[in-house]
Amino acid sequence: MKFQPEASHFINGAYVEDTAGAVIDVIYPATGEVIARLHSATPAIIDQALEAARQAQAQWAAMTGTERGRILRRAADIMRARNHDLSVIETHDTGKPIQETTVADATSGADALEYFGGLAGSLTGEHIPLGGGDFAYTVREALGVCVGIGAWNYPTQIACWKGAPALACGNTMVFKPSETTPLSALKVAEILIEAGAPKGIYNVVQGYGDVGASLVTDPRVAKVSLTGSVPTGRRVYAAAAESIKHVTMELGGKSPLVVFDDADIENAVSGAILGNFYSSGQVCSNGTRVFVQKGIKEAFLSRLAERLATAVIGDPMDPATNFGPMVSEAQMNIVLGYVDKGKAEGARLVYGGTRLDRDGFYLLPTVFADVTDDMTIAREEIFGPVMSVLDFDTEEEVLERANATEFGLAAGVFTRDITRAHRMVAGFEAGTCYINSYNLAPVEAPFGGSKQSGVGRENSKLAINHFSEMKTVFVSMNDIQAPY
Ligand SMILES: NC(=O)c1ccc[n+]([C@@H]2O[C@H](COP(=O)([O-])OP(=O)(O)OC[C@H]3O[C@@H](n4cnc5c(N)ncnc54)[C@H](O)[C@@H]3O)[C@@H](O)[C@H]2O)c1
Ligand SMILES: O=CCc1c[nH]cn1
Repeated sequence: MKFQPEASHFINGAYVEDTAGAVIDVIYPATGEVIARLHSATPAIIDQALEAARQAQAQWAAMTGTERGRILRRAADIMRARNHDLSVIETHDTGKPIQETTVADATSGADALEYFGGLAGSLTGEHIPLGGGDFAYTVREALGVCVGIGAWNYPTQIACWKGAPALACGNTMVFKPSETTPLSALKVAEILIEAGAPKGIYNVVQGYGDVGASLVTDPRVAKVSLTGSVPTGRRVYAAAAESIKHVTMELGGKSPLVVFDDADIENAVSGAILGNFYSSGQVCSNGTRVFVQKGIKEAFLSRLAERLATAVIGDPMDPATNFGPMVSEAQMNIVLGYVDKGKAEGARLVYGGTRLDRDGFYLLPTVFADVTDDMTIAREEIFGPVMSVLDFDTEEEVLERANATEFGLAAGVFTRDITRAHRMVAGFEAGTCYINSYNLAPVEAPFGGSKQSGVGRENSKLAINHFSEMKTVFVSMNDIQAPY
């Protein structure tokens, strides 16, 4: 098989296999063909990975931040040099067009390695004068062994968004990719070793939810960072709480994108396309509830339909393709179920709504209009190319409706009135907001959700706080007083 890795797991600097683990078939979503066969981690493999991470941690943390950073930055350079090959793997793992994976996956992973590699040398504490010459100082310390658990939509990005800040702080990691997209994290682990990383600092084990669950409850683990759905987040958060582990939760969303009638329609349509159909709609922060002010609703819908008709849907390896298949047959069927619900509950199908008559898991980009807040397609995360367009009259009304959800990952507004734009983002109950843009996630800015969409932030200097803790040291320079 063309994409068969040397073995399923990468532990202590080398590929490791244990065929006793359940089979994981890797399926190319564009054809349905099996391109690799891996095995889920057995308890022995899980133990081996955690032990490798535990043993490597003290030595890794004892290196200077500058030394750790140099390795991460070298890994970033290797990743960039191999971008094409890594993008080909990512496209076969996920089905995302090569046009996308070339610019948004390994490149985004390399950005994280470079950014956190750059920060590693300046992760310091502070000096706190206490009067009379006494003082305290703080030391930023690693947490220990961190577990990363990934979703399938951005496998390389997730492996690096978790790994890079964890390693920069002196932690080690055991990363479990999604069982749907297990290939690229192995390449991240290989590249780190090639860049000079000590063995055992970044280990990859494959597996289904049960493997993730074993990692989360292991006493050797200090922190769990999950990217996944809200139901999985609830389970992982609760399991981690048993032993008061640190957590980062990057979970699902049902984000609002509000288009006022003074917006530049072309830009607003572009934002709605990026926020609903990039990666065939499989992006956590997607603005899938598009609230359009009544005055421009028909103009918006007709321009949107015109532009969707120009999408190039097809072979993800063709550089011209800009809309690929769904990641799996199961995900495609979930999305088709929501399309049926949308129709049954009275939404107006404006575009798409069907599977393509070809091999692979292809759906058309789909737009529903006249969607109301109570419809299932307006309430639940679909995680596919289905946009719901809802009408609104006033700013106050739309803000209240935009926030009427348990999710709080992202929110966006398109308007030429900049004071209104800032009022709207001040009112949005969401961790990541966009004004006249949508779905940017550069490494320099914090990314993450409010409410049930998550806990903590990835990227930016803030991620450092989630992978380290402060030790406070009080120093007396004087004789001390005691009551007796
Ligand atoms: N907020 C973000 O940054 C972000 C980014 C990407 C995807 N997502 C979300 O991810 C979801 C789609 O991904 P998915 O279908 O892979 O999600 P999922 O929740 O089904 O699985 C995520 C990961 O958790 C593992 N897992 C499942 N049960 C577990 C358990 N009990 N203990 C430990 N691990 C367990 C899975 O094996 C997988 O690796 C969507 O909801 C999407 O919004 C969020
Ligand atoms: O899928 C969620 C993370 C993300 C958003 N934009 C790019 N990656």
